Amino acid sequence: MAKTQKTVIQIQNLETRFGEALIHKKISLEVYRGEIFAIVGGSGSGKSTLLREIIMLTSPSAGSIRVFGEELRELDEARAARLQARFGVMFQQGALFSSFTVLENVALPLKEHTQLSSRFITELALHKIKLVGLPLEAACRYPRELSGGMIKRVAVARALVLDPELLFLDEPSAGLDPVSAAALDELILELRASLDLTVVLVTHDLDSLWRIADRAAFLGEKTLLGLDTVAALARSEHRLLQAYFKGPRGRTAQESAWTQK
Ligand SMILES: Nc1ncnc2c1ncn2[C@@H]1O[C@H](COP(=O)(O)OP(=O)(O)OP(=O)(O)O)[C@@H](O)[C@H]1O
Repeated sequence: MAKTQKTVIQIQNLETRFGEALIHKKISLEVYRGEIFAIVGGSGSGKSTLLREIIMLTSPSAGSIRVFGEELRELDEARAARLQARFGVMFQQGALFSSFTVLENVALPLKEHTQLSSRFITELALHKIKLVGLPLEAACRYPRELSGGMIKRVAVARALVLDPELLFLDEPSAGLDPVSAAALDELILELRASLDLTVVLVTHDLDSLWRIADRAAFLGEKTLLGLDTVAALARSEHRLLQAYFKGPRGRTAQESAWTQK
C-alpha cells in the first residue's frame, strides 16, 4: 500500500459514558491517509459507538477527535456540515429507501447537498452505479428486487456519490454469503486504489479483516487493547485477542488468508 503516513483521524484519550455506563476510556489512535483501518472487538465493545463519534452522530464524554486536523468538539454547525461532506458513510444493512429506485437512492445525497441539474445528477449517479460494478439496468430496480450483495453495492455507490475522501463502513459484509462478502472486499480494495480513499470500517468478519485491513484497533475491557496490523494483533498474547483470533473462526480465516497470499 502506498501509505503517506499523513494523519487523517487522530483520537486522544477518548472516553464515552452513557449515563453511568462507561463504554470507552483512554482510547488514542491515528488513522493514516490511504489505509483501510478496521475497528474490531467483541459484541458490545463499543465499535459502532466509536465510529458514530468519528462521524459526529454522537459526542464522546471526554477526549479529543480530530478529523482532517479539525477538532470535532469545536466545530459549529456549518463547519461540521462542511467536514461531513468529505465523508461517505455506509450503515449496516445498506439502509436504502425501499420506495426509491437504485438510481434515486444513489442520487439522493446529490439532490440534498448540491444545486446540480437533474440531468447532471442522473449522470453522476449512473457513473457511481457503474463504478461499483452494478449493471446499468439495475438503476431502475427497487431494493427488494436486488440480491444482498447488490444492495451493499448500491449503498457503497450512494456513500461515494459526493466523492468523499474518507469512507466509513459499518459491518459492510454483514448478511452476505462468503462469496459475495469476498467480492465486496475486492470492490473496497479497488475503490481505495482508484479513488485514493481512506477507509474506516467496523467488522465482525474475520475473513474480511485479513483480506483488506492494513491495520486494526481492537476494543475490549472498555479500552484499546491492540492497535497494529492484523498479523501482529493475531500474535498478541492478550487473552481477549487470543480468543478472538485463535478461536475456530479466527483460525480458519487466518489459514485462508495465508493460502491466498
Ligand atoms: N445511545 C446509547 N445509549 C445508551 N447505551 C448505548 C447507546 N449506544 C450504545 N450503547 C451501549 O454501548 C455499548 C457499546 O455499543 P456498540 O453498539 O458501540 O458496540 P459494538 O461493539 O458495536 O457492538 P456489536 O458488535 O454488538 O454491534 C453497548 O453496551 C450498548 O448497549
